[in-house]
Amino acid sequence: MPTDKAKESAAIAAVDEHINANVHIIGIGSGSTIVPAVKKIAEMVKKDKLDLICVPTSLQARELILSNGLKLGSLIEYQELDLAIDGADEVDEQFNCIKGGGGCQTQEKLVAICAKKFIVVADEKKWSKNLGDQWKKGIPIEVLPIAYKITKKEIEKQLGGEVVVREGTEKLGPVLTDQANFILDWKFDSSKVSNWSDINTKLKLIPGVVETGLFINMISKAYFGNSEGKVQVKTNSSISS
Ligand SMILES: O=C(CO)[C@H](O)[C@H](O)COP(=O)(O)O
Repeated sequence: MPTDKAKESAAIAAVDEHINANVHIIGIGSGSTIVPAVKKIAEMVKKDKLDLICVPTSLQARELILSNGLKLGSLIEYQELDLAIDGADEVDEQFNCIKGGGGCQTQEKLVAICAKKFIVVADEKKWSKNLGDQWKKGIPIEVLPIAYKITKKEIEKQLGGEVVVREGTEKLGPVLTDQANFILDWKFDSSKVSNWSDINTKLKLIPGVVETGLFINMISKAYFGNSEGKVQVKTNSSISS
């Protein structure tokens, strides 16, 4: 599949550049693009005998670390990571990012905030001028189950648009996150947003919100692959590497 090739090329380029003997504790993201990244990390660890501990952002990431024979750590043991590598649903020209398409944004943000460098890998369709140009499924927001109706109403009242409770496909009812919370997807006219940080702050102040899928200017470097295997690297000059 062309998209698989695009994701794989981005993942391998990022791992090649960032994994070396000076890196000891890393965060491992969630999704499909992280899969070839972890495979490549495991090859390098074996070949170069690297001493590396991997901190997961989800149960999927945990299983990926273990099935590739890598050493597992956690945020309870490690709060300072050399880097974190993760996928994204969309990244804009200001290096703001939407995550949580797979429902893991809370742990992903915790890992990202602990990392000296937050590296994103994706196919080229995820790069856009303004968030929402490409990703039409809404901003993922993790909420406490007890609050989901109140939080949904409050987001719509304060910020407009429509909030949808994310439902399972193989199970009836809301999707549960790794923290056993619910996810709301907030759809609204994002074309008028000029300050995503402000939107994120407003969302976070609404009772019941655990975490949002808006990652504001956290990315140090982003790798976007295309179907021919070419990779574009975008460096965020506002974050020193
Ligand atoms: O944020 C995420 C999960 O919550 C993923 O990193 C994001 O959805 C990208 O996934 P993929 O690599 O499959 O495109």
